[in-house]
Amino acid sequence: CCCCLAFQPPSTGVHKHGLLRPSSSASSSAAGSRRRQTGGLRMAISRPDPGKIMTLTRYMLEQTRLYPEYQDFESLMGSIQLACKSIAMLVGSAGITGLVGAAGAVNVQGEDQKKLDVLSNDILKGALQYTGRCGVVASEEEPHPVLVEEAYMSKFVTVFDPLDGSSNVDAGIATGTIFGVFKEQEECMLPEQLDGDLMANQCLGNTLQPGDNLVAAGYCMYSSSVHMVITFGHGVQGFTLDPEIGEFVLTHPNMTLPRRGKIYSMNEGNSPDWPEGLRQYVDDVKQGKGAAGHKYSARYIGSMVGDVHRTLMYGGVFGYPADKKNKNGKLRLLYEAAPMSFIVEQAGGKASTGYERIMDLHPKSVHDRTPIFLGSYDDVEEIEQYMAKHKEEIAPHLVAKEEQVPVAK
Ligand SMILES: O=P(O)(O)OC[C@H]1O[C@](O)(COP(=O)(O)O)[C@@H](O)[C@@H]1O
Repeated sequence: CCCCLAFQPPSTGVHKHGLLRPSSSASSSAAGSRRRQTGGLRMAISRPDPGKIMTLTRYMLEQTRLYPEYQDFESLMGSIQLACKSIAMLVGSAGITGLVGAAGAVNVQGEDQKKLDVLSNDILKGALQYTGRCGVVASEEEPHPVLVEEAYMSKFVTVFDPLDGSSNVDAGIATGTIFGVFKEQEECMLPEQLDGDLMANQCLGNTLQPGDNLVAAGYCMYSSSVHMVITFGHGVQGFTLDPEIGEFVLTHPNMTLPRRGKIYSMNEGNSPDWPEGLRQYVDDVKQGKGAAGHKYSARYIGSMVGDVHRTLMYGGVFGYPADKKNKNGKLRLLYEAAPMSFIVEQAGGKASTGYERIMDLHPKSVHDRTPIFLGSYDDVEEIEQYMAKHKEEIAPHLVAKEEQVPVAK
């Protein structure tokens, strides 16, 4: 490359960007000003050999050779990545194309829908319908699960949050798409106390499955770079969208979480309403009085995808607890908490309500909410220990369950 002092051809198909090398040549004067900006270092940018890079499409082909059951995922992932590329383009140019702001409608959660919420939802629905493999889709932006007519070989139920963190999108802050894939079940896994409507429709009821039934999950983060992180139950792979070739390239193979981190990520503005145990945990780790013995720093973007991605990369814990205001927390079990918990567990981390494993929870309705803490295993475990000391305060239903005594209404 014209400015590169050295070129390192990728051997594994995984590309390492940005060799740094001090420059001593005459051009340093021109670089001089850059020197001031870059501290005298010249950045070498080397592009991968297109014949050798591992794109998401190639990765799916290769996985299908290794695991024949992946065959069905290929078209699904093909459509999901196309949808995410389209959404990335729309989000990235929203300020220019006038796609910022509200759509003038309210979704089933009572939230004002952004134009990009509605568009992303339509793009994903359209893309999944195209696969012919997806019989039912459920979305944050749809009141009920949607039956997909064109599913001639329907095998899957796909649940998604088309544009998570959309309250941040107009400010250009990280947002993302979260998705989870379940196999269609012969028998509806509906808890008997559901109302007649849903009971009447077996296949729609197929949507209400516990996280443990997920066969695939992922998110696509729209930020300074676009990242797609996925799992099929064999570890976690991270891809970066290369805008030059329009392909997701494998840049973070086999992502794993450290046992402990140095970051906690929660909306501390809600801390007055938090359970005592959690307040104590945050106070202690801030001062380095937690089990790790080192001080933790706070980071909070306010977009689950952004906060979870950083947690996956650097370790630590992200959480949205239940509190006196939000008895069940804010985040939705089916298309936010469960898919993210599958990814985190596959990366060696832990995901919990503070008392129970997220992946064990059976949703009773599509938009059920749940408290959630996820991230480095020992950090989440430590929060559970702090919360256990004050279980009666926030989770009387759990105490009751253990003591088999009815909860006073
Ligand atoms: O502003 P708060 O209360 O901290 O909530 C932030 C959380 O809400 C969300 O924005 C909810 O997601 P949606 O934008 O998909 O409704 C999460 O991404 C984020 O973690």
